[in-house]
Amino acid sequence: MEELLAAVLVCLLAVPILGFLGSYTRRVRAQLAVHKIGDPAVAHRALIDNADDFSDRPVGIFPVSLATWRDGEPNENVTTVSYGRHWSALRCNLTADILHPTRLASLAPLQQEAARALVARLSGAGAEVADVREHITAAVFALVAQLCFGEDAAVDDVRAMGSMIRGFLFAAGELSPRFDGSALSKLLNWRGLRGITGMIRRQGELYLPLIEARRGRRPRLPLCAGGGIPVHPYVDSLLDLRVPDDGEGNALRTLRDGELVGLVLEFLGAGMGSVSACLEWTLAHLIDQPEVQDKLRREIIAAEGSGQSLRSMPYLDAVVLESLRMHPPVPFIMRGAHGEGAKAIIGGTAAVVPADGLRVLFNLGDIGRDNKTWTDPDRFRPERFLAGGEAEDIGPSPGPKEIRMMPFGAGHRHCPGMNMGMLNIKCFLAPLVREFEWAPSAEDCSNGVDMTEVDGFLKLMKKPLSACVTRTH
Ligand code: HEM
Repeated sequence: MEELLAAVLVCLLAVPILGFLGSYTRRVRAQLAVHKIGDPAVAHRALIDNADDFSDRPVGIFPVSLATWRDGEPNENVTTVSYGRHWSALRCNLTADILHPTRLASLAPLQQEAARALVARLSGAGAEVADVREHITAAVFALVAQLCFGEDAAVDDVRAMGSMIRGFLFAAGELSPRFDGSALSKLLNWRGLRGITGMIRRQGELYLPLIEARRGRRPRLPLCAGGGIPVHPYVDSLLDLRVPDDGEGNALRTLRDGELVGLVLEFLGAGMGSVSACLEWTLAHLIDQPEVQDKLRREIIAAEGSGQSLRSMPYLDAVVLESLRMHPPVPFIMRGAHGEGAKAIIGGTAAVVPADGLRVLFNLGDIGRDNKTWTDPDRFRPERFLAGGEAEDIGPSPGPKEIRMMPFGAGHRHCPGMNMGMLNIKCFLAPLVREFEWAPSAEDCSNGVDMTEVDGFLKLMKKPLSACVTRTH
């Protein structure tokens, strides 16, 4: 009799407990669910028409931001920080000086020097270059490190930082798809998270002495003042920056060491990774289509002969845009969506929207190859961006009326480094094509260049590009 009563009691208790657990799991699942958008029209409704609702980032999913927590303090950077006053302070600091469009012309001597070093490096590498990516990333990183630290970074430090950031981007890219920020995924991925935390700590050990060197430097000279508007290394602006204190009121404070490290890491990683990825993809297509390569070389030689700058080479622009359309270096962007408008667009089912918004993932590769908006989307055809082509009015960022490609994102959180990124790509690509003939490596001669993509933090060539490189003169 007692056993029967106990069984009945257990059943009576189990029903509400199981019911509660079931609804709790459904609620957490709905909150953690990722809503995927690959349709350009839906992306436009979200990011342009409802920009305010889609301007947050769901912080929990960034293993990187989790790993940068120190002593209970989140060490935010521009990418991870929630939309608001703190974000605005960090972003304005970046765009007011080093990334400001009026400053870009002043950077030309540094860019030309970095491109010359890459040409010299490739000239000494022999006819068959086994890993083009390796050479490109080293050269791009040297430039970006200079923009960040000024002349204080020694060559060995730059090399060490470059290889560490490559390792970091790879590890973060590996972990990100498996990581949803839940307690379970933290547990399952503790080893990967620990690895990333260690990498950030080691990077801090490299960056902080360089940051300190800039702090102590008086006067802090600009990077390049000759002729154009003086530009200061990014670190100088961070040392002078005041951000809102997290408490009430309008109090401001300087950045903590952990924040400085996170912001420097973001600048170096964003500046190197995407530009290098785009250069590698572009060279792969130029090897695959020698007629496009020849046409581009003719334009570069003619423009330079007549003293025109990189800004007036329409075919160079078209080649870079076509590469970015097909292989956006950042394959996905994540946004946290709030508000009824956002729910209506993504069809969200969560009753309670998490503080950092419902998770929405925009697939930039799908958007650039949408066959409703592009003819022959899988063909590399830069001519589509020339006058009279189907995309003659399309640039790197979407206009207000429609989205056809968005390699730099869209809306309030679009990439602030777009102008510098485009310029850096072109200032390396033009001399690489002018100085060298690019042909398939012996191995690719029979099979063609392998264009298989792999999506991690960046969209990279699965098989790093190798090439046969000969001087044109
Ligand atoms: C080819 C070069 C580049 C590409 C393709 C690229 C792409 C992107 C994309 C897709 C986003 C997300 C935008 C969104 O959510 O709508 C982004 C954000 C960002 N990028 Fe870039 N980027 C490039 C170069 C750079 C450079 C040179 C810098 C700075 C040195 C930079 C700094 C940033 C920052 C700070 C963010 C976060 C913006 C925010 O959340 O407010 N990027 N980038």
